[in-house]
Amino acid sequence: MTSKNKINEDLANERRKCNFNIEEVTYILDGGKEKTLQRKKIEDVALNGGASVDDIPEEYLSARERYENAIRKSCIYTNIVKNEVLEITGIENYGSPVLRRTGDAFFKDISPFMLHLGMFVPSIIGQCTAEQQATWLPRALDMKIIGAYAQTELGHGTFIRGLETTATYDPETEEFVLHSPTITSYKWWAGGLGRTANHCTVVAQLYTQGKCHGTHLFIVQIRDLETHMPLPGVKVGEIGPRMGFNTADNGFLGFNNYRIPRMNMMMKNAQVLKDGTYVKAARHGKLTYGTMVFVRVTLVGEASFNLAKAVTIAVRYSAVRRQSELRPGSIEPQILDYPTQQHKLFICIATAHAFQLTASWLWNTFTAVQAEMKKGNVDTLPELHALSSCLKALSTSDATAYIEQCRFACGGHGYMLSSNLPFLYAFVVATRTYEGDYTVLLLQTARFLVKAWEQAESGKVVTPTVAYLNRHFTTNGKMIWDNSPEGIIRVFQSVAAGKISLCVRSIRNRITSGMDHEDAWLMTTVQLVNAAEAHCRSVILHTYWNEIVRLTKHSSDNVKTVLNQLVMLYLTYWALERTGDLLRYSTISENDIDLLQRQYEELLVKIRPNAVGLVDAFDIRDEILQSTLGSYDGRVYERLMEEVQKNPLNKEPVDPSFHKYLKPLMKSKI
Ligand SMILES: CCCCC/C=C\C/C=C\C/C=C\CC/C=C/C(=O)SCCNC(=O)CCNC(=O)[C@H](O)C(C)(C)COP(=O)(O)OP(=O)(O)OC[C@H]1O[C@@H](n2cnc3c(N)ncnc32)[C@H](O)[C@@H]1OP(=O)(O)O
Ligand SMILES: Cc1cc2nc3c(=O)[nH]c(=O)nc-3n(C[C@H](O)[C@H](O)[C@H](O)COP(=O)(O)OP(=O)(O)OC[C@H]3O[C@@H](n4cnc5c(N)ncnc54)[C@H](O)[C@@H]3O)c2cc1C
Repeated sequence: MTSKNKINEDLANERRKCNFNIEEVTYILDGGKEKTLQRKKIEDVALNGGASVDDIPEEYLSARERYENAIRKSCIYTNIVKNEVLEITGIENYGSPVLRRTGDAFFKDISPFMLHLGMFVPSIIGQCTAEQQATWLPRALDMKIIGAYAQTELGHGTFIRGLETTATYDPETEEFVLHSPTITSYKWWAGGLGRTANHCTVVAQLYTQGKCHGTHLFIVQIRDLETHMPLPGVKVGEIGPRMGFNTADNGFLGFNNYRIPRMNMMMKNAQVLKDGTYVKAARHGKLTYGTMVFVRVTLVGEASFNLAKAVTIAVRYSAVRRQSELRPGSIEPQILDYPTQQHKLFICIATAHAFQLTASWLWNTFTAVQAEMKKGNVDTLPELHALSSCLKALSTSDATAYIEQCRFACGGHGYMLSSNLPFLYAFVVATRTYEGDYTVLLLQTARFLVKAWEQAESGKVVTPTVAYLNRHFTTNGKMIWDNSPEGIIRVFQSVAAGKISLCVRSIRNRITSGMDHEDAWLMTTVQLVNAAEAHCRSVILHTYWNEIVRLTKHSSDNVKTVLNQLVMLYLTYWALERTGDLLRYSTISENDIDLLQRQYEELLVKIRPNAVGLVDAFDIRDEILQSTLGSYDGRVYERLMEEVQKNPLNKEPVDPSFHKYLKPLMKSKI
């Protein structure tokens, strides 16, 4: 074995200690053995040519070079996908999470094509008629046209109804005239729009026959396909440096009475006829928001995957890193042996599991709702919107906090870009804002919860995710504390019910004392966000536990044990985090809290020997991790030194600035 492929001895020891079958856990996380094998096959095809094709790491490049390099790699990857991977997966899997995951081997930051695949293509699939899909989809999937999703404007992101771009129908020419009437109406932020896209989905206020019908979606060509020049009437460019997303060429876009054919309005849910007659969406007023719901659903899996990457890096590093001494003269322990380090990291492993299983469950819910909607039934859409909103908000917010915790857990080296942790953080922190800000989305869930509360109060049976509200009206007093998983989940549901109940009371009291409904709601929004968070927490705890029970039914004993330890850690961790709520809404005592704390500390000890095995079970290839600290072989210090060799600043022993500036300064007299 050469030193290049030698496994660090501490890491090798950890793997010898691991007492469960790692592959079995990988299969569970991937959704079955077949899916794991398929993923591995795709990764082999996509990555064995050597994915990270950067001679100089992208962080050393200028903005121009970085963008060009990102385009170069996007094209290499797209060709691999088109020519080799789709033969295995089928074209329908173009946007699958596996391809998204494999793509991370090519980019530390983000591909300028991400929004094409992540939102432009889904908006064609979700918002176009079959005829329109036949026109646009094959060209988009074949990258003959490259698109972006231009919804947000300088003046409005959250409040979609406030968007100012107009699309006015002209029956004479059977065209829409797109216009940006103000500076604040300029599109701002759309990924891939600044330099890459030649088409985009534009969200604009639709006017026809002198009437505004609210926001609708349009497919708009913005650049010439041969020259890539912006078309006359289109003003487009890049918005400038930002925190992360620096290879995504986020752009701005304005229109000056720019004409597009009538058939470029995405007409699955509402139409404008040739004569200008508006045909309203028959089924539900918010179906044009469908692409956002789809992306929110996928973002829960994104949160899980990125957290899995961060904790893989931090746990492997913590097994290799030794620091301090417990007793004078004793060997320095691996930092993973510190309970405080375990406290930082094991919750991240459990959370990645919780989010992965919740993401799969949410995806199944999403596809079931889609199937119902195809039959014309939109009754389950409000629950999906409430669920996808709060799960997107919480998963991205928790993942952000825990990725940062993983970085802290790596001490100074966690700040090195080559650890990949700063990139992961910058990528994930944006997910808390885009596709619906954290607070705004929780308030959407709160609307649903208050309505569900009112239904339960009037004796109606409510939908499964809020069924605990029916129980709330049949039990008296605080929920009896019970330290079993089911008991903890019940208490969390009582906390949610209690908080929603307080919100309803506050709103009613405020209305009674003279406020109108809008002000009463506004004044209660701090509590409403809190209640929606509590509801979502209970959904995650419930789903995680249920899924582990279901998925480990036929597992080997040791796998069952370690996955149970993790889910218990998760439940106990959150019970301890929320002792205030538990004291308020359940009969938990001081003594019960002491027992919970002891249980938590014992779980850390039990999980410790399997920690490296657990992160190995995420099965994230080194090319995808792209981390000096987290590679499978644990050659942390060697990789940090190897990376230093790539630093252009080290190319010459003396920097030209010495002669230009430093030396004159040193020679100058005071
Ligand atoms: C290789 C493969 C690639 C895969 C890639 C994998 C993963 C990532 C993929 C892509 C992501 C990558 C990068 C993404 C970059 C970012 C993109 C963006 O950010 S795009 C812009 C996103 N913008 C937003 O999310 C805006 C947020 N705002 C809103 O959603 C709405 O304005 C808001 C806040 C919901 C309010 O809307 P409004 O029309 O004012 O509604 P009301 O509040 O008045 O509510 C009225 C009723 O409508 C219900 N409602 C609202 N939204 C929905 C919905 N979506 N569905 C169903 N129902 C909805 C609402 O609950 C009210 O109902 P009730 O009256 O209470 O019954
Ligand atoms: C990296 C990145 C990529 C993006 N990519 C795209 C893209 O491809 N396409 C696209 O169209 N957009 C994109 N966006 C825009 C993104 O969707 C919006 O920034 C996001 O939806 C938040 O909207 P906003 O910027 O208007 O925030 P604001 O709504 O102005 O939020 C500012 C503050 O006000 C609060 N607030 C706002 N409204 C309310 C309310 N009703 N109640 C209580 N509090 C409120 C928020 O909680 C927040 O604290 C991207 C953004 C980022 C950061």
